[in-house]
Amino acid sequence: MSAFIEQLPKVELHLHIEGSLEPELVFALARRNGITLNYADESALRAAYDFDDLQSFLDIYYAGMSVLQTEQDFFDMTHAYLQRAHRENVRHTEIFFDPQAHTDRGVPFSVVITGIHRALEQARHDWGMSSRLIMSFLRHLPEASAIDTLRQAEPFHAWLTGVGLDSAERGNPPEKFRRAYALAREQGYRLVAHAGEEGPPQYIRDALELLGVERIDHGVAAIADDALMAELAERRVPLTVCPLSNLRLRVVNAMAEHPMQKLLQAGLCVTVNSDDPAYFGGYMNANYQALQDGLGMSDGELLRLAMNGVEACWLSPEEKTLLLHDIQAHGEKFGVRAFDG
Ligand SMILES: Nc1ncnc2[nH]cnc12
Ligand SMILES: [Zn+2]
Repeated sequence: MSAFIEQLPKVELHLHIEGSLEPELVFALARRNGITLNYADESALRAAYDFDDLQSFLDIYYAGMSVLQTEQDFFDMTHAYLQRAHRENVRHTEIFFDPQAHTDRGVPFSVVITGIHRALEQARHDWGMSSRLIMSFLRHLPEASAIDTLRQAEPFHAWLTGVGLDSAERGNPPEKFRRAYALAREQGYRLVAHAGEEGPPQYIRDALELLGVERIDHGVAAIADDALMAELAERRVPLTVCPLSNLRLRVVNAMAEHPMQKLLQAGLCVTVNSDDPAYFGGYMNANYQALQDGLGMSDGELLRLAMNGVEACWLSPEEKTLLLHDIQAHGEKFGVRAFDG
């Protein structure tokens, strides 16, 4: 692992906290909660992480999170991710959780969010690590369920910054969630959505125009649409790209074919993120390293990707200035200038 990448101050903007659940913790929580799993041990579970596409991942992802039952379980999962991120010099993180995947199993919204929130506060206190929390609607479920989730979130509004949209993209276009997003906007939430992961470039346009999102999660399908690329570059719409996720879910056939470098060089505000690191073979450093190894991206390009993370995040302007300063100082220490077109 390159020292430049390890020491680079990083921002993570696309992380599903349930996707940080490592097999060891799945088994520990199963034991604690008296649950029998369909896998003999941790290595048998890890061996099942061989995906053909998004749906084959989602099936295992939703099964894995069934071990999460108590507030302490949600705390332990979130704490484990934050500890790992802190070790990798992630300074700020904006994390998703999937409330419907838990409330549909009978785990109350309050249990889920209280455990996650407590871990975020502890990381802020212990390590000065800042964070935002985004609740994500499952797009394979009806819009009415998303609207009901918004209602359940009302008592916890102060702990939530934004809403997102994830799960099976194809066949569940942004327009299905127009009303839910309009309500979320009225309630003061910031808006993002997964679009253009497996779905077409039109879903990226629709997420922007019909839902009014300010960031696109993934968005790599834009590479096939020159007019959309020009618009995203012109408006500096951030894309939270997840290289190892795209490789493991076969959005790309090889890292050498990943569009990240082309998107950056076309002037888009692309950022590096880990999506579901326990399932896709790596956290933030591994994603940066994969871009360097697979695409030959320079340290200057990686520096710009980290700066884009700051531009795209939801910290205050003052906090952003401080973090950008740290990233620039890191570049100077290594004699690296940020890629600039
Ligand atoms: N990469 C991804 N795409 C869609 N939904 C998800 N839920 C967790 N990870 C996801
Ligand atoms: Zn995602």
